[in-house]
Amino acid sequence: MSYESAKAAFADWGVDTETALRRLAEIPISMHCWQGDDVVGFESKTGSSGGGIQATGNHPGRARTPDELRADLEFAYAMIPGKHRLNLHACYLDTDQNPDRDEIEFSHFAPWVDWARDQGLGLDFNPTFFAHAKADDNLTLSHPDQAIRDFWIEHGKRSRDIAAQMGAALGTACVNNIWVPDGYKDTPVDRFAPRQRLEQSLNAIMQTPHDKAQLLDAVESKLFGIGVEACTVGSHEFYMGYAIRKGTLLCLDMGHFHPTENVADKLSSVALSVDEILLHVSRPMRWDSDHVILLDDSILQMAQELVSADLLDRTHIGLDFFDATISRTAAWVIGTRNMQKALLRALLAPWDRLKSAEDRLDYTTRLMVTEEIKDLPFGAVWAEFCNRMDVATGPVLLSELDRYQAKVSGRTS
Ligand SMILES: C[C@H](O)[C@H](O)[C@@H](O)C(=O)CO
Ligand SMILES: [Mn+2]
Repeated sequence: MSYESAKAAFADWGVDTETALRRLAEIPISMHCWQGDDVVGFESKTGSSGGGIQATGNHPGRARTPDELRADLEFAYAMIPGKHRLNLHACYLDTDQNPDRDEIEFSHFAPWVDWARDQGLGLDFNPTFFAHAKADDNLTLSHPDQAIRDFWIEHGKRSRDIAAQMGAALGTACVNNIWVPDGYKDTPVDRFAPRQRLEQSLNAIMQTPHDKAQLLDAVESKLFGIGVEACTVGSHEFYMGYAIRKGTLLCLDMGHFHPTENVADKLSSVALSVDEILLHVSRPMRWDSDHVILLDDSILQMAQELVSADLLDRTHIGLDFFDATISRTAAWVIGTRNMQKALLRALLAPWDRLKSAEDRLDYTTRLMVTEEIKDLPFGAVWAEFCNRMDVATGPVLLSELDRYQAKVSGRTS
């Protein structure tokens, strides 16, 4: 179907496709660096990954250096319509030096900032509280040993400072997201003390005020990970309370709740208590497995909530999946485009009509409309978006992805 016919079909429902396309073009997605190399990073380290975040698979082509990762990212961004962001972890530093986590500085990330400026990308950042000998107990900011806590507090402070400098250098606020793997494999007898210690460590890290135009602090909860099945110190309740009291962003990772929970349903509640939200859009398969996101109900509902509750301007959309059984560049492209497709579908819904039916308690009309509009030609509008942004679709996209994968598959670890 032509775009003009699709436009007319949506207009019949009172929906303007041009408005939707303009809005979609303004939504940046923060693409996570760690899909490109299976969360390995570029430092020499001795610790285990911790908290259940290991990637599985050995598909050829893993980026082994910052240059390879940047080349892969450039290819992926070229296959994704619009201008986006890169979410960098502290263990992805680019330097000949070998600083420990409590020694990192902005200069160790300067090549990333120069590259981001050249590419027109914003940067987001994350301190790395895992994959280090001092995290091998699965305790970092809540460790009972003050010396271990101090080490990680210093890492947190430095990461925050680096993030603020990234935001200042690029003229777009850098979201600095804190996730720690802290927890217990078996049932602890004291859950209160570690949570008090985590709170105190976070307070120490966030002591210095920063301009929100440069730095936005976020905290990320989790239900459990492999090795911390009995108790995660930074639980949802812990961080929800912390974010409300301290005025930070709350990060909702779709893999960090019980599989039967609807994370989209949380947005409107959380939005009543915190100013801004960070999303880690992911696909948990029975647990926090971080599968590449599909255009499935969970993602569609997330996008619907963002649009229907008018939360796009105060939600930072980040991705968090890593699959090493498929082409890593294709994983980025497929997942990011699926997030955009979900947003486009949400932007193309007749919200006024749906909300007015609901307010009249006319649930029959609400159901009829939600089901009828599923037949509308979304594909033609998406194709038009990609066309205007000069980005491939369909078989051409497939051959581009294959061509790039063939180019990198000779990399040996
Ligand atoms: C690598 C990320 O920081 C990590 O995936 C974190 O965001 C998380 O979700 C841990 O389960
Ligand atoms: Mn996450």
